[in-house]
Amino acid sequence: MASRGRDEDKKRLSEILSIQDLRSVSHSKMDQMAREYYDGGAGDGVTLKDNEAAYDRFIIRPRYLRDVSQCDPSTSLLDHPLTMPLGIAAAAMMKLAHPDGESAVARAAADFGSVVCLSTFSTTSLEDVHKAATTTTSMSGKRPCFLQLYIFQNRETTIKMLNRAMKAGYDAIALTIDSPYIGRRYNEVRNHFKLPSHLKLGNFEENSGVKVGGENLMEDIESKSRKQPDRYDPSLEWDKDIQWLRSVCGNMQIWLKGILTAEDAELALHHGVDGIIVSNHGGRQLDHVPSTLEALPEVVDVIRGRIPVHVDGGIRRGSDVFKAICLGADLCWVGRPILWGLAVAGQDGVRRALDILLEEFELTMKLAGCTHVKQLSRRMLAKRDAMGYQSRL
Ligand SMILES: Cc1cc2nc3c(=O)[nH]c(=O)nc-3n(C[C@H](O)[C@H](O)[C@H](O)COP(=O)(O)O)c2cc1C
Ligand SMILES: CCCCC(=O)C(=O)O
Repeated sequence: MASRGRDEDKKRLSEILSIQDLRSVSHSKMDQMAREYYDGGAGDGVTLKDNEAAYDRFIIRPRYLRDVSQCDPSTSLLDHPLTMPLGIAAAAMMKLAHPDGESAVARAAADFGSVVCLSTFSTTSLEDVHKAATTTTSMSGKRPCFLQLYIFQNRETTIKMLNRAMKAGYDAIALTIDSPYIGRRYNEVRNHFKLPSHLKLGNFEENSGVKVGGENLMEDIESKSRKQPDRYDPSLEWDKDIQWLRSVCGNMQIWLKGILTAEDAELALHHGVDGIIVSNHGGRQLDHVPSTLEALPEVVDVIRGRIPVHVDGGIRRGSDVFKAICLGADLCWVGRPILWGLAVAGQDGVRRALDILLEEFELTMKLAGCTHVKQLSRRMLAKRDAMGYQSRL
């Protein structure tokens, strides 16, 4: 029976041709609470929509007669090979989409040759995910593994988690800086979002005081014992806290996730972080901030290649990856497309999402006259505006 189910899934997956197809099919696989938590954004969803729409404002300037019979879409991250410049963004509570949750995503990423950033709020322990993410049947050598971090008011909670991550072998942590509080998400309030009782957070002990669910997620990173509240720490600052983090991270690299301005990029460099991710949390935090594709160039211009710059938000096609790399990103992370794939068919669905993005990226490279990721540059794009398009960026 189980194998018939998997065959049917495979047939259904082969009929899914795009990430938009995957998104539509995923909707029938999740209940309203999970679907709206995954797909939704903060406020009126202006930034959520703009993340995707920004990709349509950039046009590709293809070059022809350049022998594209061989094309290499690969790159590397922390000295590990990647099949293409694509990673899987941190997303909380993946077992809401499928019982195999984070482990299925990590296995698909390892087999494909991608990298996973595990959420602090995973429904699988960071040890199990590291094992799944670094055990691969098809890519040689060790795989890279990131852990997304929220710092709690009770620093012991964070230190315990970091010690576990170091012991498990994580390469880097990505500190999310755009969430001193959780954004205002109407769907979570209306649906009384709550982690169902059969699921558990994988990185906290029962008595840690950390839990999720209730009227608003913001209220609910809360203590079971009111005497010992344990929420995100909204008092984080550049000077004291990046240094503190360095002192408790051992050899793990420190990346910042959520940079949107040249000013903060400059501060990140000044504080010696190892890399940055241009992100607006998929439009789930402050509404009306810039789309990430449009924030990317000012960050790239300040960093000038001194540390890697990654980007996430709104990436739904291989041509979107192409455009972000042209604008100076070293790597793109995708969030929701992976969750849609997971909801549709577990590990195979995630693999389908990754394969679609790879096929589209490689074809875009070839049709635009590129055979290597290093050839992608701003000269290959133009920006559309109300008057037509600007041919030079
Ligand atoms: C359901 C969901 C849960 C998320 N959970 C986290 C999280 O726990 N930590 C975090 O830093 N970002 C989280 N994010 C944001 C993603 O890491 C990423 O920034 C965003 O999803 C990228 O946009 P995309 O979904 O349009 O690709 C989450 C995103 C979604 C959709
Ligand atoms: C309580 C988990 C918050 C996860 C998160 O960052 C998100 O939903 O965007």
